[in-house]
Amino acid sequence: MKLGVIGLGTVGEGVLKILTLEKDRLEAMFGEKINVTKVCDLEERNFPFGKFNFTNNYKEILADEEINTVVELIGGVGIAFEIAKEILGSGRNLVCANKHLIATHGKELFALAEKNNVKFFFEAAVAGGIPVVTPLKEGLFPNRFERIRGILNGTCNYMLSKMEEGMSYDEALADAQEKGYAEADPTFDVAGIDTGHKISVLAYLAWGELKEFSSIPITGIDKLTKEDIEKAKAEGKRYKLLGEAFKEEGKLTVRVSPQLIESSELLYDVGGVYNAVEIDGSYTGKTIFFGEGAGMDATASAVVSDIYKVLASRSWN
Ligand SMILES: NC(=O)C1=CN([C@@H]2O[C@H](COP(=O)(O)OP(=O)(O)OC[C@H]3O[C@@H](n4cnc5c(N)ncnc54)[C@H](OP(=O)(O)O)[C@@H]3O)[C@@H](O)[C@H]2O)C=CC1
Ligand SMILES: N[C@@H](CC=O)C(=O)O
Repeated sequence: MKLGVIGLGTVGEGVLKILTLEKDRLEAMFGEKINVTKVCDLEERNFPFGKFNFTNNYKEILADEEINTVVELIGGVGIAFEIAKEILGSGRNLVCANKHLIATHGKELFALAEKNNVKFFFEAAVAGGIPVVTPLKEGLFPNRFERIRGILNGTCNYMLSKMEEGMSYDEALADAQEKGYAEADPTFDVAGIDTGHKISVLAYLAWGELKEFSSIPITGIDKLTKEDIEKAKAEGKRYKLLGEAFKEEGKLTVRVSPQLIESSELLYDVGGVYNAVEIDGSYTGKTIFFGEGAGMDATASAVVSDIYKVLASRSWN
């Protein structure tokens, strides 16, 4: 496999790190080499674990016909959308962690991937390191889904935990940014938009319907005050930012809001950067996924798992 990686920030660096450090073990497992042919960012970056063939122009990766699989880790829906269309349209596989892109342009991109018989995988787009996209599509598919609910944003959950410990909102956000959890524009995190993207992607996977994003009611944690959090604590409760999706009488509802969680609930103990996703299936009952929802290593693990899924499916021209 000849791979191009575009975007060498938090997640991109993590992906190159895992591919380098685990190279021998992964190649032995899959019987094939992953050749990181070219990497791209706006500025060249040096990594302690290895050297890579660098370009600061993503078009060089798109134009390189040797590259059969591209990992897009820029984020957003500008250049990332152009890359996605070009890669899938030219019969190459795409791996990304870009929930914004899927929640906005998913339908077009899935159709393009199908038309060109290539793979488009995005395990890391929802809940960072937790495998939940693949289990929802593969392990749980016999179910009719009733409800999905989850803590889906590591930044907000981390901030809420730190604020409960006494940190200010601004300090908690700066801390989350420093740890690489937040989006390039952290408004996406604190205003609940990122959670909206993720629950929308999960709802699409469960019910096949991608909601018009602007129709989703979203409230973030940015309106919660120190007093709200202290009052909840005094009452033995915690605020958690939840994404919810359910279908009632044929109508899909997707929404995001901070909710007060009682100490008897499992989500009460999901603290820091951890996420949790509850999926109610008609045959399984409630299945719960829990793990690190953001950060370099956990997220890169999910991206690398997708690269190997492409490799295992041998889907490239
Ligand atoms: N961080 C996390 O924990 C998680 C992130 N994700 C998703 O992963 C993706 C990447 O996130 P993350 O690594 O955190 O983001 P970063 O902002 O850390 O990295 C993005 C990188 O892309 C670079 N970039 C911007 N424009 C271009 C361009 N035109 N060509 C090449 N490189 C460019 C940026 O450079 P510059 O900084 O100079 O603009 C930056 O180095 C996003 O879709 C995000 O939502 C998903 C799960 C978890
Ligand atoms: N900013 C996001 C990153 C992972 O998706 C988050 O904090 O959850």
